[in-house]
Amino acid sequence: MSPHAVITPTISPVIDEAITKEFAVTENGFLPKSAPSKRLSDSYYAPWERLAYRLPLLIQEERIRCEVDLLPVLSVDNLRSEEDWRRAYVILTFLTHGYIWGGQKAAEILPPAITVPLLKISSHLELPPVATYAGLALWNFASPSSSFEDVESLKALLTFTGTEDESWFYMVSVAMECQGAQVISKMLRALEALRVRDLDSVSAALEWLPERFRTIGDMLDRMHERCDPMVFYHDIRPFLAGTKNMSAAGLPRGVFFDEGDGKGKWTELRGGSNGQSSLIQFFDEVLGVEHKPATRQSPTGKKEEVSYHEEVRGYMPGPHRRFLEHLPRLGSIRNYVAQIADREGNDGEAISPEEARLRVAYKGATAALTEFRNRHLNLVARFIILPARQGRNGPGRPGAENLASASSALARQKGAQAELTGTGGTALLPFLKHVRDETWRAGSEIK
Ligand code: HEM
Repeated sequence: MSPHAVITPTISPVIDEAITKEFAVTENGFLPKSAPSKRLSDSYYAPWERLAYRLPLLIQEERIRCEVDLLPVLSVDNLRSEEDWRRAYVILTFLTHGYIWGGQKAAEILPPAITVPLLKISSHLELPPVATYAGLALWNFASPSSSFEDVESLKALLTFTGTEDESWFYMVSVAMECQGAQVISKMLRALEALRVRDLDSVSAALEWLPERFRTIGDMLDRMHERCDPMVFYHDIRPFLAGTKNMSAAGLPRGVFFDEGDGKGKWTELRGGSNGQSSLIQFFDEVLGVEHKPATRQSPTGKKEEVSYHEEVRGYMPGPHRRFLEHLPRLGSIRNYVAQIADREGNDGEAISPEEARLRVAYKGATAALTEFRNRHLNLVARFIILPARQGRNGPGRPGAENLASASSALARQKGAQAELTGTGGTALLPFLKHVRDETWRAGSEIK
């Protein structure tokens, strides 16, 4: 192929049936087109549904492990639709985390009643066998209408704690994802406009982004309305923890997936995190924000080869991951803007008013995404850093060794210098600031 050939995009600029089929992107963005199933369609799965329904109570009474141990090993042959596969994944990953973290000490061995079907289901959905953002938020909500932007009317189908706080925590993400859907269609059209060099249309789309990022950030700021930081930190977050870098919480080797008949293996995986949202990575991708491995921040001190953002793509549903991987082939707004700046700066060429507008619009959009990340940083301070330093007051499951107790002990030992870790063991604040700064640099490095 000639190096000058224009690459023909294979993604249409409108979100149509073809995109939905290939990439599972719908008019609601990375959310499904209609609200997820509330029950598996075949009553064969009633034993799973019954446990899912009683999960908060079983955890509270520390009976979850013995109930799961009594489950039969069910086949996946009766899952009839994609909705069924997703619902089964949601149930089994909630049971998995309930089982691992629902006792005084973390459980190191997962029984075949979970592992055998879960390994098949996660392979079908191209997800790891662990709670992910897809299972916690994208496929875990009920809505009275077909628009999922109204956070007040959304409700989580499954929770660990049965609290409104936990439901709200997931539902804020659902509403944000739905608000972000418009960004996807608008920016796909902008990439198409770039391909045909319709610069004014690209600029108009970029000029619209700051307002949209603010709206999505406003939703983020509503987290505290119904989700109490102390409840989040001490009661909810421990259940989201993964099994990677979790020695301090009692899992030095991760978890053994016992498949029965002497089969099985030790597995270390990240926990569920909003960091696995494909939407935010879409924003980065479309604005050409690059994330490099943050080597300094590795909790074990080891050099990290893969960036967090690259790694968590493995925690997104396969079609969403492929959608993100496909985007660079549609063209790069950042490269185009950088070339304009180089022509003017290095070669002293005059640039056109359209090009000047595009450059300003691009820098404005990256500044707005930086601001969104600043708002997220504030949220992390309020929901993790402060509660970790304050320690626990009031009810809960005192004494249980989990991510919260391990992190709080660390925070109290080290005081203000503590490097608290995320659900996947990532050192929090340095990492999030590094990501925020990379976002800023995408725009500021362009003269
Ligand atoms: C109480 C609310 C929240 C808290 C405490 C929180 C906490 C965190 C933490 C600790 C990380 C570090 C990485 C990890 O542990 O996986 C992280 C990363 C991240 N979070 Fe959140 N988060 C919250 C809400 C959200 C929401 C609603 C979104 C958007 C859907 C979001 C998007 C992200 C993204 C994209 C990252 C990766 C870093 C980046 O690209 O900026 N977070 N968050």
